Amino acid sequence: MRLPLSLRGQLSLVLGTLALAILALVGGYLGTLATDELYAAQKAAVRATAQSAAELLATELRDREREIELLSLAPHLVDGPLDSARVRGSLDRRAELHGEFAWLGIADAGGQVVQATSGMLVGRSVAQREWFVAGRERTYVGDVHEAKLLATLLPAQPNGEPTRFIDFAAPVRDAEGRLRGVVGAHAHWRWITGLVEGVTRRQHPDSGIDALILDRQGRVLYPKALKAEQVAGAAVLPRLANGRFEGELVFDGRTYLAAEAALQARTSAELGWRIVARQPLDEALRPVRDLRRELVLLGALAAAALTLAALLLARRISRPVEHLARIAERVEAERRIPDFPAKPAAQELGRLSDAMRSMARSLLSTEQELQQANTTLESQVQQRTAELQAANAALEHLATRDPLTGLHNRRSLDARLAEAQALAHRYGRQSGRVHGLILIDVDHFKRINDHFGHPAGDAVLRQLAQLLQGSVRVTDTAARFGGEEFAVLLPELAGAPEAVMAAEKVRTAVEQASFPEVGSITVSIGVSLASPEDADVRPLIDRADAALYEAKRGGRNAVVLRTL
Ligand SMILES: Nc1nc2c(ncn2[C@@H]2O[C@H](COP(=O)(O)OP(=O)(O)OP(=O)(O)O)[C@@H](O)[C@H]2O)c(=O)[nH]1
Repeated sequence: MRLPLSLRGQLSLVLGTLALAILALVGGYLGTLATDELYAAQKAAVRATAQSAAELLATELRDREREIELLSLAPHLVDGPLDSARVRGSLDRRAELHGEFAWLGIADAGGQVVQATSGMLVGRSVAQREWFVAGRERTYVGDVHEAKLLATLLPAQPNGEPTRFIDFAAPVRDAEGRLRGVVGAHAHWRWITGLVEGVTRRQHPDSGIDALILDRQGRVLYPKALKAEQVAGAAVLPRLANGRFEGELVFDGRTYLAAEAALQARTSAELGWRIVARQPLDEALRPVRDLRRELVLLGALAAAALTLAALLLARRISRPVEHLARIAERVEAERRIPDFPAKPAAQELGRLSDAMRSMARSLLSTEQELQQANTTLESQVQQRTAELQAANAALEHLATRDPLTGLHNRRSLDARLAEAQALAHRYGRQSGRVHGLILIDVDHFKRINDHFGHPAGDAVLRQLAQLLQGSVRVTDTAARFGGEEFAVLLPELAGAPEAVMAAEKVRTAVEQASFPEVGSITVSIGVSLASPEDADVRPLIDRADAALYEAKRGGRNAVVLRTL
């Protein structure tokens, strides 16, 4: 049979399990809550990055457009010669001021470059270029394109990529509004990408967040690495009805958290770019992982602390109970009331302690009472037994003794005679021993009665009984046979002479004794020995009686033996 777990063990198990379950539930709940919060926060950060980058690009593009527009309205361009040194000087200053401009120039109304920074392309025709065609009519901002005429004149890109530009253009008109020429500017594409990178780096350093620039058709303009994927036909961004994507995307086999922001046009032309900020999902979820790890660590620490607290609590509860159990064992072993705890750890334990003390007192006092009652009962039983034995003895005496003389009565003699007869019947022949009977009769007793009175006769009979008892062996049975007649059973005789000798001893003792009431008396005695031929005790008695009769007839005061 399995022993039940100790109270301490059970308490520790229950409390420990409870603590762990609560920790797991609370930890799990908090973890889920925090995960959702963090995920939402990362998403918001990515969205904010996209929006910031889009906002910045819109602002910067508008500023550059304004710059070119203001230049086109400069008085020395409106009135003066377009190929003057002054025009060249103002173009160079702007190029120096805005390092993003790779080239600034002015073409005349026919499309021939008349002045430009560093004199580049002067004399060359740009009549077919989009910026010139559009710039004749209005302020213009053009989409990104690879450098054509300037590609060979400008230093190569440090990363080896082809030189790419964003074009700005504005018409130069005279006071009457007639077209004099077109101011054009090529801004480096890396200026745009630098702006976007600046936003991601500035806002989220070390977060893995970067940004993509997509054109109106959703093609990747930046970064270049993704353009290859675009060419392969993979969808970079799902097309959404509201034009705003936010969610998870896979780039090159890696999942990203991505958010899209459209470039809100502030320029005269709508470029239709979209900015997509993205962050690798594992980077985005790193705080979640860190938080979970901390939660697990904290949970483990809290579980350990709670389990320890549960153990201590269980010990605090079980120790007094064990103490009380030991006290109960001492009560049983020592049979006394030991000291109970003076200050119990709890109210219930105090009540238990009081109840146990009172129960122990009650038990011990009941036990003492029982012991006393037992002792009294034992002595009473002993007394009663003694009384009973005395009563039995008295009864036995009454049943077997003659009331006048105290000798065995006739019934007792008959019983002993029968017993001797039975023993003789069984062992007599082998043992060679034999029992005998002598009958004693007072001579002329009637006369004593008549002469001295019946009480005197009784006194004679009593004295005679004492004489008789004193003359025979203790193993002999002296009895009153009836009236003034006595008998003695002599067991284990060697033979008739021994019986006769015993009878003679009695006769002599009586003859020589003095009886105060009557003086001297004599007795006649008949002796007989048992015979194997005797069927019962009767023949033995008859023979003794016949011998007695013979002694009487022979003159009394004599012993006569009668054998078969
Ligand atoms: N005092 C007294 N007398 C008794 C008692 N029992 C018997 N007697 C008397 O004993 C006497 C016996 O007398 P008998 O049998 O005639 O014979 P005896 O006078 O003794 O003469 P023998 O036997 O022939 O010598 C009677 O008188 C009885 O009354 C007794 O218990 N007390």
